[in-house]
Amino acid sequence: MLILASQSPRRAELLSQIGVPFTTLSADIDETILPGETPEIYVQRLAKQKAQAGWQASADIAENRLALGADTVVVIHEQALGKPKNFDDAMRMLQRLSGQKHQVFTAVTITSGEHCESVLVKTEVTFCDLTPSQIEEYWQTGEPQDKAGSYAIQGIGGKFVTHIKGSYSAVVGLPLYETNQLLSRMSLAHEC
Ligand SMILES: Cc1cn([C@H]2C[C@H](O)[C@@H](COP(=O)(O)OP(=O)(O)OP(=O)(O)O)O2)c(=O)[nH]c1=O
Repeated sequence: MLILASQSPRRAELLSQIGVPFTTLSADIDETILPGETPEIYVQRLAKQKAQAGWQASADIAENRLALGADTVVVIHEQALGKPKNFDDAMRMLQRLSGQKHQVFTAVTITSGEHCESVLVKTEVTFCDLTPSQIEEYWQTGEPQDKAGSYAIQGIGGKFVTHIKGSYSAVVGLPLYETNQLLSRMSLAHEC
């Protein structure tokens, strides 16, 4: 039995896409970045905490279970951008991304309680130039609100992306190839 410790509809959709049966449970953890924490360490710590919280919260579902947690951040100039707090925050983020290359880090952890395996996937995304009025119009669509870096490559935000180098599914929130590899190692799916 696999528990997806996530409230992200994108992660559930992506996991369904590779045909792995699972049950969803939301794992609430404190997502505050620690002083001096690098984006790499931060995203991996959160994925692990989500997996562990999901494993602990699902004790009554099945004894023999795996829990999967994931976290995504947008990284520019070695700084992690999470979800925007408000319009001004989104404006600042999207102005920084405008006309630039940035990275998207997604970490995934699967735990069996005793044993845990993790992966960190880094993808490079390039944005076209954005004007403040384009950003404002984009904000009004409601799409940026719950997305790391204030955009969704799989949605309207896809029109701002000129290039991507790496894993598309990792940018959306769950790298499918690497997740399947992790599941294989934990013997739930077939290795590619
Ligand atoms: C960059 C980018 C992020 N995102 C999303 C993926 C994640 O859902 C979200 C980043 O926030 P996360 O904190 O990684 O995840 P979440 O709070 O949505 O879900 P949970 O912690 O319960 O698993 O941004 C997109 O959907 N498209 C994109 O192009």
